[in-house]
Amino acid sequence: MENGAAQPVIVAIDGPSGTGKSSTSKAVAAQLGLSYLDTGAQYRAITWWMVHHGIDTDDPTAIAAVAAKPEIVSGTDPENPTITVDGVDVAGPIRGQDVTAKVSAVSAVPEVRTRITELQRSIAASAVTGIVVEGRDIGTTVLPDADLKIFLTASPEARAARRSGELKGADLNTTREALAKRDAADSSRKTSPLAKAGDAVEVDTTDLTLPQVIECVVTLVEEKRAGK
Ligand SMILES: Nc1ncnc2c1ncn2[C@@H]1O[C@H](COP(=O)(O)OP(=O)(O)OP(=O)(O)O)[C@@H](O)[C@H]1O
Ligand SMILES: Nc1ccn([C@H]2C[C@H](O)[C@@H](COP(=O)(O)O)O2)c(=O)n1
Repeated sequence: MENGAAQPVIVAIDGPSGTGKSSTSKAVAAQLGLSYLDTGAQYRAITWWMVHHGIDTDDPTAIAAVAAKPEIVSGTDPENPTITVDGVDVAGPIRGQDVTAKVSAVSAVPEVRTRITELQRSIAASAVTGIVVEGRDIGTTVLPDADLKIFLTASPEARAARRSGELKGADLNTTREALAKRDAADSSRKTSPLAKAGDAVEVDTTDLTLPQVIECVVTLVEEKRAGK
C-alpha cells in the first residue's frame, strides 16, 4: 500500500469437529493481532434461539419462516470472544448437549445459511487488521477470496480422545459416534457442506501438539503476508 499500512489479511480455517479449529484460530489471531470469528458459535446461537422459542428443529419450513428473527452479535476479540442472541449472553448454553444434537439440522436450512453467511461476510469486511474465520464452509462459500485457506484434519480416534478429555467421564466410543454423526450430516447437506476448498492447505493434526499446529499456521500466514 502507498501509505505503508499492512493490508488486512483474511484467513479461513475449516475442518471437521475436534480437529482444533477454535483453539488454533484463537491463538493465531491473538498472536498476529487479528480478529477472530467462531462461525460454529453463530449456528449454535440460532439453534439455541429456535429451541428457546419452541420451534420444531426437525421442521425446515418452520425454521426457515423465522430464520431472520434472532439478532446474533459476535464479539471478535480472540482473547474474549462473545456471542449474544437478542441481547442474551448464550456462550454457555450453546455448548449444551441439546444444542449440539440439533445444530446440524438447523444449519442445513438454506434460509439459515443465507442469513448467517451475510453476517459473517460483513464481520470479515469490517476487520481492520484482518481476521481468522473458522467453520465448515468458509474457504468454499463464505470467503472464497480469503488470502489463506487451511483445512484441519485428525483421525476419528484423536478427535474423540480430545473431546472426551473435555467432557469429563464421557465414553470414548459414544463420543466418536456422536462426532461421526455430526460430520456426516454437515458433509452431506445440500447447501454449502463441510468441504475442503481446492486451494486450501491441509494440515493433519493427529500427531501434532496444539502449539505445533499454531506455529504451523502462524508460519503460513506470515509467508502469505511476505508474498512467498
Ligand atoms: N493438536 C492438538 N492436540 C491435542 N489436543 C488438541 C489439539 N488441538 C485441539 N486440541 C483440543 O481438542 C479439543 C477440541 O479442540 P477445538 O474445540 O479447537 O476443535 P474444533 O475443531 O474447533 O471443534 P468443533 O468444530 O467441534 O468446535 C480442545 O479441548 C482442544 O484443546
Ligand atoms: N461454517 C459453519 C460452522 C458450523 N456449522 C455448523 C455445523 C456444526 O456441526 C455446528 C457447530 O459447529 P462447531 O461449534 O462444532 O464448530 O455448526 C456450519 O454448518 N457451518
